Formats: sequence, structure tokens, C-alpha cells
Amino acid sequence: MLRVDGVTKRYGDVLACDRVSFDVGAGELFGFVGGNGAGKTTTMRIVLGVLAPDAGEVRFRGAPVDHAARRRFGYLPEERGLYPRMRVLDQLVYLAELHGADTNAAHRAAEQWVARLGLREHRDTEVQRLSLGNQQRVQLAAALVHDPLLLVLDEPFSGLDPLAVDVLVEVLREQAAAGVPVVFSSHQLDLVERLCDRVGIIKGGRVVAGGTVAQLRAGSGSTLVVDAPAAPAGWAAGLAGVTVLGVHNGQTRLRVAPGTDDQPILAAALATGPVRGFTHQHPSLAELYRDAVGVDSR
Ligand SMILES: Nc1ncnc2c1ncn2[C@@H]1O[C@H](COP(=O)(O)OP(=O)(O)OP(=O)(O)O)[C@@H](O)[C@H]1O
Repeated sequence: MLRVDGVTKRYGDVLACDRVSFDVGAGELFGFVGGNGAGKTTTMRIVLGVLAPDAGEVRFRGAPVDHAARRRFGYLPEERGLYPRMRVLDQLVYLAELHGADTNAAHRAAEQWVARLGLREHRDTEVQRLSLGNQQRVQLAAALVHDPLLLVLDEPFSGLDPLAVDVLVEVLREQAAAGVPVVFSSHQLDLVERLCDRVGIIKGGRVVAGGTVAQLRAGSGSTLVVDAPAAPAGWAAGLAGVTVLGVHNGQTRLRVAPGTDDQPILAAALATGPVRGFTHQHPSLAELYRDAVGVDSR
């Protein structure tokens, strides 16, 4: 449905996007993660046509994205994109009409999203008088109100309270279930892990890792916790494919490289005395992310 192909954008010396490529299928939730300044917003602006790339292209349903296609996209920009003095409901009706809905449909959709996103008591309030989290809810309603064919959301969870986060998770799942491709960025990696079918990790303008969380895990190995209370310090040093992460209360945490046979590790642990626990832990997306970007991330 959406294909971002080799998109490159330079600002002076800064390569904001460096041959960024990814696809998002119908009904797929794609999480875009990366450090501050990694290139997420620039990529999303290029998808929306707010910015032109220096090279590469964006295609939707097989064709280059033109004005007509863009009108059917739902976009939540990182910066506020609302009219501060307009009332919430009026604003949503106006935006729905701007994207092609007739007046009745625009009113119906605006009322529906106001209710769904918990804004009923604020429907006649000027946007500038709302709290930041409620402004974010209006911004989300604005991205959804015209029944978009594609959703591109730049940090949609930012500023939302826990109940609003739950509503948004539900809304995004529904949109995907209806066949809409959804791309969103977030620094809340637990949410991305919970929600996304696939993830793209961007660093310094380049996509450095991508795939399902399971695929990222398969390429990353695991953490092994060995409870061998009598083991002397250094018992695991020198084992193939093993890095010692630390020892705490007789438990040794080891990073095990992908494809490493764990039985020599067990044998080495047993050679030190009793082994009371031997547990593989799958890395969280946050750990996979740290592995992929390292510490010097942009
Ligand atoms: N208009 C601009 N002029 C100059 N440099 C820019 C401009 N917009 C972005 N950049 C630079 O491009 C790089 C990528 O920025 P971008 O906003 O895409 O990152 P991001 O991943 O969205 O970051 P964040 O998580 O902080 O929102 C950064 O180094 C940024 O300073």
C-alpha cells in the first residue's frame, strides 16, 4: 500500500534521511522508532508531501503520491497543526469538509470522534484553551475525521493520559483491522512493541534494523540467567558466543549471541556446582533498540 523507496533528504551538512526504505501493507501497523533527530519527522513529512525528497520516492497503491491521494491521508504532525481560536467541533467539521466530506457526513464524523476521544465536554471550547493532552486528542480526531486511507502519525501518544493511550491503541487497531496502513513514531517502545506488526529503527537518517519484533529478536540472541550459587567469578569467561553482563546474588546474566548452543554453557555452570536456574529471557524492544543504535545515537 505504502512504499517509501530510497528517500534521501539533506539539510546543509545534515543527512536527515539517508536512502530510507520501508513498506507498509494494508492493515499493517508500522512503528517508526529512533532517537531525537534520527529522521522520523522528516521521513513522515516526505510521505505526506509536506517536504520534497532530494532523491527517492513515495508510492501509494502503486502510484506516486499526488494531491488527490494526499487528501485521503490522515496526518498527525509533531507540531500543532490546528487553528487555536476555532472551537473543537467546528474545527473538525471544517477539516473533514476540506478533505472532501459533505456537510452532513462531516458533522457526523466530527461528533463521532469528539465522543470517541473523550472531548464531548470540550466540543465548543476554543482549541487554545484546552490542556496539551486534550489538544493532542483534537489533533488525533483531525487525522481521523475524514476516514483516511492511510494514517501517518508523528508521536501520537505524546502527552496523552493512560486512559487516552488505551483509547488510541484501540482506535489504531480498529483502523488497521479495517485495512488502513498505519505508520506512527513513538519513543514509548513498550507501546510500539505491544501494538506494531513491524518496526523500523532509524539512526542518523538510516534504517538500521527492521522487521517484526520476533525477527529482530531472532537476529539478536537472548539474555540467559544462570543461577549457580557456588560458581566462582569468571566461570563463564571465554565461552563461545557469550558475554557476561553481570553477577547478582549468585545469578549470572549472560548475553548469548544468535545461533549459540547453550548446552556448553550449562555444562560449564554444572562444573562449578549446583545449577538452580537456567532461563532464557527474550529481549524487549527497548533492549533490541539499544543494541541496534548503540549509545552514540542520533
Ligand atoms: N528545517 C530543517 N532545517 C535544518 N535541519 C533540519 C530541519 N528539519 C530537520 N532538520 C535536521 O534533520 C535531522 C532529522 O530531524 P527529524 O526532525 O526528522 O528527527 P526526528 O527523528 O523526528 O527527531 P525527534 O525524535 O527529536 O522528533 C536533525 O538533525 C534535524 O536537526
